[in-house]
Parts: sequence; C-alpha cells; structure tokens
Amino acid sequence: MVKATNTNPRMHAAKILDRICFEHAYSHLALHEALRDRQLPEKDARFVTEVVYGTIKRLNTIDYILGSSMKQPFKKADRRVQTILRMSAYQLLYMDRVPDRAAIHEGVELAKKWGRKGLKGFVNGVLRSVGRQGIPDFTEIEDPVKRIALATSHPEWLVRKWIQAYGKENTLAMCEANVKRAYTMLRVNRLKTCRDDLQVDLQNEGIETTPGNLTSDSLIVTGGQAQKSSSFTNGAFSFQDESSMLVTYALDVRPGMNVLDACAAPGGKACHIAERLADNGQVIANDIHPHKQTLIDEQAGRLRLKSVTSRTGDAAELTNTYKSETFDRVLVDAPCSGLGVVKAKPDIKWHTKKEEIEKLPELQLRILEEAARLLRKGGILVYSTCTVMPEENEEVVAHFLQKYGSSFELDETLDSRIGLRSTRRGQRLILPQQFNSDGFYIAALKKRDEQG
Ligand SMILES: C[S@@+](CC[C@H](N)C(=O)[O-])C[C@H]1O[C@@H](n2cnc3c(N)ncnc32)[C@H](O)[C@@H]1O
Repeated sequence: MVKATNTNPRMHAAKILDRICFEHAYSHLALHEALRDRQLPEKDARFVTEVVYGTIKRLNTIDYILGSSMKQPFKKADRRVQTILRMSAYQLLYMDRVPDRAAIHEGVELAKKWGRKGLKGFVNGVLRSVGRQGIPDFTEIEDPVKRIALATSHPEWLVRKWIQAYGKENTLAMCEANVKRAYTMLRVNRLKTCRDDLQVDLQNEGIETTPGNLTSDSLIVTGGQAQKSSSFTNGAFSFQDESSMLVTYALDVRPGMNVLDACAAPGGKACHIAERLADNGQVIANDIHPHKQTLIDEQAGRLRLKSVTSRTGDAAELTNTYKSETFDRVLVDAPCSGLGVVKAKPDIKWHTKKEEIEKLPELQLRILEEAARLLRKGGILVYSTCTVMPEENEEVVAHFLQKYGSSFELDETLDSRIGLRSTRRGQRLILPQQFNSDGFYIAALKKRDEQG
C-alpha cells in the first residue's frame, strides 16, 4: 500500500537504520520497502538512501568518533539515540552539502520527536564535539588490522583474513572500494535491442548511462531511475552487476543446449543464459526456496523468455530427479557469504559472522559434487560466488578436484570467453577495486570425454 507522507526524510532514515542496526534487516530490502511504501519526492528518497547506506558503510569509524566524544561507552546509549547520533555524525563528517549547523539542529529535533526528549541536550553536546573533532588521522595506528578496520569501517576479523589472503595493500584497496558508491548496472537483452539503441531509449526517458567496463552487454546508470522506464517494463534490459554477466560467457552456451542452473533465484543468470541461447533450448532454473520460484518466473516473464523452466528443489539432491549426464552445461552459482558485494549491501560486513562462513564450504562442495554428476562428458561446469573469501572459492574447487580430478579439469579457455586473464588456471577472482563491479569468483571446469 502506498502511504502519502509529509514526514521529515531524516525520520525515515532513522527508522530504516534502526531496523538494520538492531533488527538485522537487510539494508537494500529495508530501504526498498520503506521507499516503496511512502511517496517521497525523488530528492528526499535520494537523501534517505545516501544517509542510510553511508551510515552503515562508515559505522565503525562513526562509532569510534562518537565514543571519543562521550563520557560513557557509545553502545550504552539509548537505542534510538544511538541511531540519531550515528546518522547525524555521518552527515557532519561525510556529507559536505549538509551544513554542520543543519546536521546538529536536525539531530536534536529528531531526538525530541523520535528519540528521548530529555536527551536533546546530550545529543546536541555530542554532535558539537564530533563536528569540532572531524575524522581523526588513523595513519598513526601501528597495527595494520586496526588501522584499516577503523579508517575504512570494516570488522577487524575480516580485515585480518583478507590481509592473510591478499596482503595489506590489496586489503586496503578492497576496503576503500567497499565504502565507495556502488553503481547500478544493466544488462542489455540482446534478443530485443542493442546497447546503443537502449542507451538512446533510456536517455529519452531521462536516464543517463555509460558503457560498462567488463562486457559489451552492460551499461552503468549515472542518472535517473531506470527501474521506472518503459524499457525495463518491456524487457529490454535487466539489472545485473557486470561481474555476474561474465558467468554466462564462462558457460559458453549455444542455441539448442540443455542447461542446469542449480541455485538460480532470483533468476538473473538463468535469464541471461536463456538470452544467449536465443531462447532456443532449455534452462532448468532450480532453487531451494519455494517463494523464490516466483521471482524467477517474474523475471523470465518480463523478458518474454520461454526457455526458462523454474523449479523448487535442493541442489544437493538433484540426482533424485535427473539422470546423470543430462545437461550440456551446469551452473552452480553457490549460496555464499556475499562478502564481494559489501559496496552495494554494506550491512553484510557487520551481519556476517566468522563462524557462519566456516560452515559454507561444506554445503558449496556438496552442491558442486551433485551438480557435476548431471553434466554430460565434454560439458562445462561453472562454479561461481559473489564472495572474495578463498575458503568459499579456490579452496572449494581444489577440494572438488582432489576428489574428481580424474573426470574434471580446469578449463584454460575461460580467459578468452570472459575477456579477462585468469587469476589461477581456469579461475578468475575479481576484487571490488578492479572494475567498480562486485567482488566475484568464477571457475570453469570441463568434464573429460574419456576418464583419465
Ligand atoms: C547467489 S544466489 C543465486 C543468484 C542467481 N544465480 C542469480 O543470478 O540471480 C544463491 C541461491 O542459492 C539458493 N540456495 C541456497 N541453498 C540451496 C540449495 N541447497 N539448493 C538450491 N538452491 C540453494 C538461495 O536461495 C539463493 O537464491
């Protein structure tokens, strides 16, 4: 239901942030729901989005500065007051176009209306101190884990792991990229239009775009709301990050093929595969969650794709349904920690627990093993994730090959298909600082024709 509203955008931002920080709501979903349910003018919607994402992106740094501006520990403060202080501090420290006076005044007003009236003096005092202090010079901190974690707002355990995997310089660059703006990217539906024509059509609807960095099918949105365009309704494009588009090229699909997408919802890659098949062939789009089947159907319906068949099922049990060696191509776009998409979904870095990541490789390997049985000899199996954790990527593939190296090999021709040099044989890791895209991992495995 659409509720007309005249409420202050900062009040909306505060309520959304409160849900993300204290109820573990996903940032993109909480924002999407709140903006959908209220008819905010576009300018206000942009402001709310920036304050919410910006505050979550910079949470560590903001909490540190707030803590050093208060006598008691920051996290002992009243829940709503914490939220008001965090978002007001974000405006003071990172939003040049908001004058300090306005950020402090609005914070105090919010404390009166939504926080605790009696604490307005406290909010005023803390915010004034934050304004005076500014962002400290973190380069003084000797320990690189603490320094990077505080300067770029990431949890220390994650920075430590990334330093172990990629070294200090890459980790710093990755963390800095994660707090930058995430761009919205589009994938042209080649069955309907070409990139140049789509760009013109979008421009005619007030949407500015620029060609993507990684594929000839992608556009980066630089202005306007592409979601509301008639090109979107008509199926001329889909929203998809460029790194995800590479997965379909890695699969090397051809018209007439029978393809399995084992973990398919919401259907972005399944629909891209169908487009590359020229809608001639079959894509079985499987996902474990029944409610997500609708998402796949909706996407395929909007794109007018007939070759996508959605189904609900556990990818680790697909051999109960399909005979072995049924498919020409198999994609395992595995459930993962999502730590490559921190730029677009910043809450992931705060909500993900180290212990949760430790459980994922076992599930990923189980799905990969089962899906592999369904691939015909000579076919290609692609394993991909939107994470940059080696234990979910290269290590899963290494375990797989330890067990099945006699029937599978890494496919060296991956480079030419995705137009990028592999980081290891048949594998490509994309870090978020490299192309402005999500962090992503793709491995291409070929099933040997003859058992070696
Ligand atoms: C990375 S997402 C897939 C994104 C999708 N390929 C796309 O491009 O739109 C991983 C998906 O795996 C699904 N999933 C998790 N465990 C699964 C399982 N055991 N079997 C099948 N799907 C599973 C999740 O519901 C989630 O939708």
